[in-house]
Amino acid sequence: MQKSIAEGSTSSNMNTVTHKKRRKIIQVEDDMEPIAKPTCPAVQSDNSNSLVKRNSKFHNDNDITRGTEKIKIPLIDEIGLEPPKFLYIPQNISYQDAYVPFSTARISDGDCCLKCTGDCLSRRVPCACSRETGGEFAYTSKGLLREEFLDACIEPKKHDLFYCQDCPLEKAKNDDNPEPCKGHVLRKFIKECWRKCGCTMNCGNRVVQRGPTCKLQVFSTEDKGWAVRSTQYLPKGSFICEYVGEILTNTELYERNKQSQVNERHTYPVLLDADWGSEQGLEDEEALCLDATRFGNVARFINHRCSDSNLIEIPVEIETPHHHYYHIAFFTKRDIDPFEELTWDYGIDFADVEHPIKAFKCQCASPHCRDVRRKGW
Ligand SMILES: C[S@@+](CC[C@H](N)C(=O)[O-])C[C@H]1O[C@@H](n2cnc3c(N)ncnc32)[C@H](O)[C@@H]1O
Repeated sequence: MQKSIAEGSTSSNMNTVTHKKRRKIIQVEDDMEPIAKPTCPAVQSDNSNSLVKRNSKFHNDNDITRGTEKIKIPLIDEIGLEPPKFLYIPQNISYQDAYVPFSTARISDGDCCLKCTGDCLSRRVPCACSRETGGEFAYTSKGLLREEFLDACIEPKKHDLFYCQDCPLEKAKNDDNPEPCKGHVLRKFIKECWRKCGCTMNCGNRVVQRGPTCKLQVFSTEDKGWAVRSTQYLPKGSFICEYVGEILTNTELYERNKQSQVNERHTYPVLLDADWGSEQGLEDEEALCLDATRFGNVARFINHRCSDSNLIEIPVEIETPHHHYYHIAFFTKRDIDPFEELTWDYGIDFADVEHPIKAFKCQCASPHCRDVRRKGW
């Protein structure tokens, strides 16, 4: 099953009302400020700034976020890569036609915890916001993802696949004669408390919406362009960041891809397909995806690794119980040492030669690499 569209193929659904209705960079010099103190669990002290070359002849930046996040994220170039061209945004934004309605009326009393106060995780009996995750919150009091929940997300069962009618993905490949849906993984959702909930912003069931807190860096690599690492030890289940970009309809994405230059470097759009199974006859104008090429956050620099990546992307319900729109959040699948590159499996089918966008030649170096071209087979 594919998660994304560009540079590989993808797959993907929503159970909303009815979908018809919803329907600079500062040179790093001697005055570089230290990175903000993180609030990430199990933070260790480190010498992250010592990695930044002072007076480097290359393009360095001490905060790609332009102050839009609680942390600074430096960009460190030690080989002379072309600086990335994009605008950092900390939250998703609709490009044009994507209809993403949030309203109090759409959140029923059973989908929020109006009467809670303080921290929902400290309640003796979990509140309504734990229902999506089986009556137990997805997070521990240390802010990590519960191991049992995480392991179930890492190893989806075979029967956790669904096949949609009129798959928007297949229609995109061949509108006149689309092939049957290749299947989409039925994803487990995290559900966070939100505006209609009575708890505080520090509630333990509000992790993704508070944004990244770990010490992250964007750094240059020889064979994959820019990449992301953390300068601190990260225990299994740590939240890294959300995948942020423009919210596009599939139609808008295909138009955008058609118009883009053949050799234009772009990021990897992610389909919001987790609920396509419950949406009858979803049209391309309704199916949504996130594209971080022009506007995006640090996640746009996370490279692909086949199968044994150290991050997993998990759908997160925040503003609306209708899973036509949701957030994508990255969590660590295992303990991660400082300076290890952070990677996720884009779900590319490297053998899909019919896909409108040619997949890159994979340099993930995983023993489970799926790109047979790389091995010269
Ligand atoms: C989401 S971006 C990741 C950040 C990118 N490296 C950059 O410099 O902006 C995806 C692009 O990174 C490169 N990339 C990611 N993973 C790769 C891999 N395993 N092997 C080779 N190139 C990779 C490809 O060019 C791909 O189109």
